[in-house]
Amino acid sequence: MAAHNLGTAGRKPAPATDAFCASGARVPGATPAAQSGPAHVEQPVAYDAILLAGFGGPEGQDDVIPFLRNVTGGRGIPDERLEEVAHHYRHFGGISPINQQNRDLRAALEAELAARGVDLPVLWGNRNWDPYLNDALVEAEGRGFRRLLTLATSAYSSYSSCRQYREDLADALQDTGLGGVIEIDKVRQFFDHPGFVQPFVEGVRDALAAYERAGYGPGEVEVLFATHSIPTTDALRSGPAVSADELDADRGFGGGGAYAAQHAAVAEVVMRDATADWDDTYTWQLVYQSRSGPATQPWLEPDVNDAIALLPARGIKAVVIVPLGFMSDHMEVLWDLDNEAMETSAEHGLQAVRVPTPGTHPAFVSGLVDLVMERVTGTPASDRPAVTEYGPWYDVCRPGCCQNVRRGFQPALSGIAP
Ligand SMILES: CC1=C(CCC(=O)O)c2cc3nc(cc4[nH]c(cc5[nH]c(cc1n2)c(C)c5CCC(=O)O)c(CCC(=O)O)c4C)C(CCC(=O)O)=C3C
Ligand SMILES: [Fe+2]
Repeated sequence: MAAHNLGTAGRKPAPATDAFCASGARVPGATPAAQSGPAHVEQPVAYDAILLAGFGGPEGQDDVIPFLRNVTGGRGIPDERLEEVAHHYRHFGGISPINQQNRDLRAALEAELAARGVDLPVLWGNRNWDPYLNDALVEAEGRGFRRLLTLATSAYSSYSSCRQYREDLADALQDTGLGGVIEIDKVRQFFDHPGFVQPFVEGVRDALAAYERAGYGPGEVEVLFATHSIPTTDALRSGPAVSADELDADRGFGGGGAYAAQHAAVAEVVMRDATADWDDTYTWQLVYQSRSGPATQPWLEPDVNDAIALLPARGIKAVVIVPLGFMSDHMEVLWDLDNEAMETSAEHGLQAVRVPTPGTHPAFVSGLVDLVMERVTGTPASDRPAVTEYGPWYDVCRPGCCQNVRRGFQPALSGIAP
């Protein structure tokens, strides 16, 4: 495949010196050796329920501004950017589809668990909107659940896609006063779990086949794998630190950190599997979208729209846009890809198609349940499926994982401090 890649805790907030064992239990005064702890939990754990942790989104015009404040509180996002994003939501009546998509995913998970005879209720809570993680924990307590396993709707490593969920879970335990009562673990980042990857493989295969029927072959079609841009400082700190106090050490993943490296590795596999029936090769690249920081702050590039603009000069006539960084067709997909990137493609005379997100694809739902079951049964890491060389990713985040320098150290669940 001649592919080229141009883009190339604590129950209660605890002091940074506390260490956490594999199950998240505190080990006071643990030695540095103990702090490194096992990366995979290979003993069975009797969970009481699954916690589906979502991003959250507004469900009416009055929710839009408070939601945006929740997302960006103290994050230095310029006002003009917030107005711009508010407009995306307003265009859809102030309603993000993400909450309904998570309701649907929850129902699909419940159905799959029932079909397998697994008696684990699924609770649902969001980081940024109602129902909040706090609500889910209060519900868990009321129903007598003491041990929860989190499925976050986010597949890769980075502050926004890993650690922020873990910090918000730690905050929720503290806010609700349930720190000593409820224990929360989280499944591994699942970017390279076959259940997450399969829907993208099918989508790319179908899109390439449709282009071929329409007369566009290899050399005329480019596959663009799109994911959320993040600040380059966050990208460099994504994934495990070399040691807990060496946040800026080279982690060996290249310029975009574990975040970009994971995406590129998954894209490579998707291309390989989607084009297995073709002799010819299709070109692809990893591109970024939805950048939101001040212009002075470097974020991962190229932007999807800039990448599209350069394609006609290379003889490309059609693009396949793959929302590789996302679980469902939420606002970042509907607006930034289906609206903006489609328009950019049309302006440059390109055919364009966007492949589906995993959503409630049976392979994805079944894969999420597999991720739960590997923790319930304590499957050895060597028996866990992963389609890239990076997996299976850690169950227990390593010290310094996915830190955000702007925020400094914040307690986080499902990892080893700091
Ligand atoms: C890596 C990543 C994912 C993927 C992982 C995951 O899925 O969790 C993701 C998902 C999402 N991001 C979403 C929405 C927003 N993200 C924002 C802002 C930001 N995202 C960032 C990163 C990511 N974001 C970052 C570094 C910022 C800058 C501010 C900060 O450092 O936090 C803003 C503020 C306005 C703006 O600047 O765009 C909004 C409204 C929605 C909901 C969509 C809906 O409502 O349907 C979803 C699923
Ligand atoms: Fe975002």
